[in-house]
Amino acid sequence: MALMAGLRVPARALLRSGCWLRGAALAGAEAAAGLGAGVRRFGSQRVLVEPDPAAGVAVVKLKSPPVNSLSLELLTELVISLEKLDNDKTFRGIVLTSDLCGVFSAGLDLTELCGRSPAHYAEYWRALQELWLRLYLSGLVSVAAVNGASPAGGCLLCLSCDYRVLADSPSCVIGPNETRLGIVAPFWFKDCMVNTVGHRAAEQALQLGTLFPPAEALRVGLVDQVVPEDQVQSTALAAMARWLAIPDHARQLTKSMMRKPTADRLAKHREADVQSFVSFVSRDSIQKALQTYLEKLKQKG
Ligand SMILES: CCCCCCC/C=C/C(=O)SCCNC(=O)CCNC(=O)[C@H](O)C(C)(C)COP(=O)(O)OP(=O)(O)OC[C@H]1O[C@@H](n2cnc3c(N)ncnc32)[C@H](O)[C@@H]1OP(=O)(O)O
Repeated sequence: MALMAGLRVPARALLRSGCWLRGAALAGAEAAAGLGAGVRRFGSQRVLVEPDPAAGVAVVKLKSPPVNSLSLELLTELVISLEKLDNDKTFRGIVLTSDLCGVFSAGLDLTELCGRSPAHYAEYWRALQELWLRLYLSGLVSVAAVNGASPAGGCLLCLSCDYRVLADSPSCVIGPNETRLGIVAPFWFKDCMVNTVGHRAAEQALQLGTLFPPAEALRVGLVDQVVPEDQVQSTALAAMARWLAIPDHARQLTKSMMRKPTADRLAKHREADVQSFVSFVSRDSIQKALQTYLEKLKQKG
């Protein structure tokens, strides 16, 4: 414990990225999923892609310790991986999950939103828009295997997928907690919430900044299944098989019909949305609120 305390960040990062205690179980799960010998992983520093060409599925794992916060680098690497998979006819579906233990994604990286220049905020927001549009409109079936906490921007990632499986653990909370930080979710995040849980539930969750525990997330329709932690990935792959049983062209046209009007609201006004974000995040009051929240997080750690 003393050693762990002395080496706090690296030890935590190692524990999370290596998932030491679960290594054997994961190797077993990979073998069961057909990801064993002969299949080459690819990806980048922060995004690991485990392809199963025979199944036409790739498992995309976020691995940016300590908490998969959406830094500019992680956003960029994820967009590149998704683009690559979208353009590769081998693949018909992706499972999006975390390589870290206990956290799916902590949402936007708050260090990207504090004390930076307007040009940086603009670049960051464009990258977030790009990721959302790519994932939300992807022709691939996307299943989120949510194996950890997923607040705010993490929740947005999940909502952008076609289907969500959440681990049944008290730490696996999910929801739009932005208002609790004193910030406001963009309209396209709000639209995603409304499309998933309906207007009334979305309004309450967004205003109150609710982080739902698994049973509540299932009840409100924010996720589609809640399963024991060690079954999240296999359940996601089973769900994927059901979605892949549908002919791609019919499913893709239907997905586009359902989602394009929502995506177009952003796609047609991207630059205005960037400018609105930059002016909001640059306000002194917002900078103070974000700094205070970040400091509290660090003190807690
Ligand atoms: C200005 C307008 C913006 C509009 C945008 C609206 C759309 C989206 C907004 C967002 O996504 S804002 C981010 C919201 N996220 C959160 O509130 C989550 C905050 N984090 C947590 O609650 C916890 O960290 C966790 C994810 C539940 C994990 O808990 P755990 O106990 O496992 O780890 P911690 O000790 O808390 O954290 C470790 C380490 O990581 C740092 N950190 C955590 N979250 C973030 C983050 N989002 N961005 C940057 N850094 C983060 C935390 O400070 C610790 O740092 P150290 O102490 O190790 O330095």
